[in-house]
Amino acid sequence: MGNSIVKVCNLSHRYSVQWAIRNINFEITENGVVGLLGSNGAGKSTTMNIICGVLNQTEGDVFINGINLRENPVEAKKYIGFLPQQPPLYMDLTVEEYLRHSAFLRLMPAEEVDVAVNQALERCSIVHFRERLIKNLSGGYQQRVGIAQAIVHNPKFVVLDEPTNGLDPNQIVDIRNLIREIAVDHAVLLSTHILSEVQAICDEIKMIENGKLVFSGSMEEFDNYVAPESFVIELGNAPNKSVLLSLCENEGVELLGEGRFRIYFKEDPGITEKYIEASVFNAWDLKDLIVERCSLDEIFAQLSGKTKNRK
Ligand SMILES: Nc1ncnc2c1ncn2[C@@H]1O[C@H](COP(=O)(O)OP(=O)(O)OP(=O)(O)O)[C@@H](O)[C@H]1O
Repeated sequence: MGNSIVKVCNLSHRYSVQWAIRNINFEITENGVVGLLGSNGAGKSTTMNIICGVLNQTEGDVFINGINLRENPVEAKKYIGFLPQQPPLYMDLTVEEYLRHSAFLRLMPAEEVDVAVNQALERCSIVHFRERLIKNLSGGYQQRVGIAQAIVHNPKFVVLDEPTNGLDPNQIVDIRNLIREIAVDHAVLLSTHILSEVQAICDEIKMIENGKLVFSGSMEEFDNYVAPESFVIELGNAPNKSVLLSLCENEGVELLGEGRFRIYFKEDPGITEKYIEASVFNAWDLKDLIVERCSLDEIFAQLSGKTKNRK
């Protein structure tokens, strides 16, 4: 595991009487993409706004590169790049003017601005648009300019709030590729509602529900969060359903079509091997066996407490 760039300790916030987030703790390391998931009103924006220094928390601490954000916000914010849901673009500026202005707002030393702006233009593949007014760019390129302003000061930590919202499928692919490139040497925190996006670009997941952190782990751990409870087997020379049911402590066998069965089971790591062995031993002519995993939507629903059980 790499060094920690962001450390969130016992973070709680209430807007009036009700707590929006409560006792959130996590760390983000120096590169890769962390997806921040949660239903509407779960507390994602509250958490992101606090981490970016836009909102002051009621309780707890946030450290950016070891600096306490509340005690030393100007210094800590030098390490943060933020693309809010609505990119803060000045439509009547050219791309270059806008990026220079962004570098100035980030308190970059004047002698470093030229190089920084050129690097951001190159990284986001918008060099050829440097003199174009932002209002004359397509939505996908405006989004690239939004990302360029978030990285122009080369921050260690980049926060992107729904960066592919409203883009067409080709632009979405381009922006996802760009995010992956940025994540090679930056820590990226990405908020999105699109689970396929999480699967496509995130290395880690943090999920907030009702103001609490309900999941924190790798994409693979998220994928395996719910153990499989069924598999489908196809046999060319299938025995009677009751024979399949008697093989082990199954929950049930469902006939799906000729020679195709869905077998439900409770935790049993060796169950598929038992069926493969029995197929060979009894010459059942095994054609296919597929373990049925939960979809990301189902895992999301379980973690957000919308379903207690998939069956
Ligand atoms: N300015 C505010 N004043 C009062 N309550 C607020 C304010 N902003 C958010 N809340 C409440 O705090 C809770 C968390 O909201 P938040 O916007 O952080 O959720 P979210 O996960 O970002 O939701 P969404 O995905 O819909 O943007 C919700 O109950 C919301 O109604």
